Amino acid sequence: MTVKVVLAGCGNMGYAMLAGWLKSGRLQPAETFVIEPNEELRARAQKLGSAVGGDASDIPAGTTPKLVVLAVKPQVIRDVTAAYKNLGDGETTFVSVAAGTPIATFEEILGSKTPIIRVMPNTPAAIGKGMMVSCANGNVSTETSAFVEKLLAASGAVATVDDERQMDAVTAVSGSGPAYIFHFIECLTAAAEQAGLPKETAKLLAMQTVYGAASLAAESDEEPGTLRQQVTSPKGTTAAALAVLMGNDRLKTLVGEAVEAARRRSIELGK
Ligand SMILES: NC(=O)c1ccc[n+]([C@@H]2O[C@H](COP(=O)([O-])OP(=O)(O)OC[C@H]3O[C@@H](n4cnc5c(N)ncnc54)[C@H](OP(=O)(O)O)[C@@H]3O)[C@@H](O)[C@H]2O)c1
Ligand code: PRO
Repeated sequence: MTVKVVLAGCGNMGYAMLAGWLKSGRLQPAETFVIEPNEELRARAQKLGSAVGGDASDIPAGTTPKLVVLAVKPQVIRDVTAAYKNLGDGETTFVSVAAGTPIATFEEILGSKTPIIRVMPNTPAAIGKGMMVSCANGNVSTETSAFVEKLLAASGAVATVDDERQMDAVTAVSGSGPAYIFHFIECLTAAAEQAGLPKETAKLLAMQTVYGAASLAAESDEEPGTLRQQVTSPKGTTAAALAVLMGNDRLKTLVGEAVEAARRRSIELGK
């Protein structure tokens, strides 16, 4: 079977996507080749049935994959991309999940005719519940675009943006967002313990509440604000808590500042 997808970097994000592609059957293991310098992570990818190598030179000579997916840190993305220069300006489409790094950087390294798609995934992709947002240059064919969309859909919901500058906001909201929610679970667990609940009960209540509320918001026809009001009895317990969170737009301001900090950092990483 010919190699369709080369995945460069099989850490947190690369592995989450690879696992989703193979589990969904949209790619066969023999169609994938993983490049990962870390031996343990390489073995983990091999367990899924992928061929593996420590660097780009391990890819069999003459291989022209449909996609090269770059899932390495933004700090090394330029050097890693340069190792695939021989596939630039050709049939291969490059997909980068690196935060910040603009399409122009890849065009500069690989050639201006290279098809390039930036994708911002998030880690819930590991269980098929990710948010995958893409932005492509004009060299990507309709056929490849459909192929990539199908692959991304194995990892969760898919959206596109036409204005690449919006990818910094996307990164700050859905890319980094799971960490904000995990931290909220940590905070709610700590508050539950402080309020007298045993550790395990505190964790269960915090986690199930976030899971249940997010599921309800996703499945309901009602706006989140309406769902909030349905929990809030007049002069009841929720109203007392929301006065703390919503008074002076406290939480809204804090979340706004956090997202803006992430957006600015994404812009910096692209320089
Ligand atoms: N984690 C997330 O939630 C998330 C979400 C959206 C986007 N992203 C983006 O995804 C990218 C990867 O992030 P991550 O969290 O998955 O990082 P990670 O866990 O550190 O994975 C990156 C992997 O790439 C390896 N690597 C280094 N040089 C390589 C090379 N020349 N060829 C192939 N692999 C190489 C690294 O090995 P060494 O550690 O040995 O260097 C590491 O195992 C980043 O650009 C990030 O912005 C991440
Ligand atoms: N993780 C990457 C970062 O923290 C990009 C989005 C999520 O930079």
